[in-house]
Amino acid sequence: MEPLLKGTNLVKRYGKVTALDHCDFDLYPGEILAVIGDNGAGKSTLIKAISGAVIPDEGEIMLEGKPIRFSTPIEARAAGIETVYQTLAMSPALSIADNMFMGRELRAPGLMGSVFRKLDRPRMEKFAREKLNELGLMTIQNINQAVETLSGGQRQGVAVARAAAFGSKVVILDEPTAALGVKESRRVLELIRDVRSRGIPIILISHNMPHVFEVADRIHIHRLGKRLCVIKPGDYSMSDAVAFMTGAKLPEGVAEPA
Ligand SMILES: Nc1ncnc2c1ncn2[C@@H]1O[C@H](COP(=O)(O)OP(=O)(O)OP(=O)(O)O)[C@@H](O)[C@H]1O
Repeated sequence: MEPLLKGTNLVKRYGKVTALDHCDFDLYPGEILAVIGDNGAGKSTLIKAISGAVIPDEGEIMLEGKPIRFSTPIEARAAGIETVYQTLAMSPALSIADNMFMGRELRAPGLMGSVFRKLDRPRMEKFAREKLNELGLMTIQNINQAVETLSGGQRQGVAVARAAAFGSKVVILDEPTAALGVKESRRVLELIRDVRSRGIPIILISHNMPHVFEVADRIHIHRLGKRLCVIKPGDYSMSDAVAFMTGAKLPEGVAEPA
């Protein structure tokens, strides 16, 4: 099987810091790929390069076999790659429905330029309700409720639902359970599985090893700006994975990166 998304030799430098150091990456259709690594290993930079938030200095990214070069996250979104960043990027005072559509509101038909046309609220609310229902977010009663009145888990749910609704090719989640309690984390992990069951692959960045080992199909271990190896959760223990990412130990047959 060909990877859906493939990065080769990606380099990103910030002054003297090399955040990505000839990094390779691949994501296969319908899989949950976890990306783990120590603080500062370059995980966020990798997903930013994939989602158009940073432009790599070198290397190539292919989506469905075609090279892509995003200059902005908007271009990545238009190509079907949706990202939920650690900072959720929601407008707390706006409703759930409005947050679902941020930047791509549906407008009533008309002759004027789109920004002058009235928002089509009933259609947006219907769509938002359908998407949240599809993902089993039945706890959210009122689609017009302001996001600031939701719990952390519900907010995260809305962000994941938004990404799942619009991410037609790839959904990227950066630490989606970091700030959540046990119950809320469970819900987000279920959402991740729901997205996969709809055939959409997910890239999950997380420091939470139990969560990673619970949901990931494959684990990309990132170290010193590059991919050290990819493991399957069934083949290694969590403490092995931590030892690999900190450099305490290397998987058999893998050399320390030059
Ligand atoms: N905008 C920036 N300007 C300068 N240096 C940066 C910038 N973004 C990242 N870096 C540096 O690049 C390196 C990789 O950072 P990155 O955020 O990608 O790591 P990470 O693996 O996601 O870390 P964490 O797990 O702590 O979030 C770090 O040394 C970081 O300080």
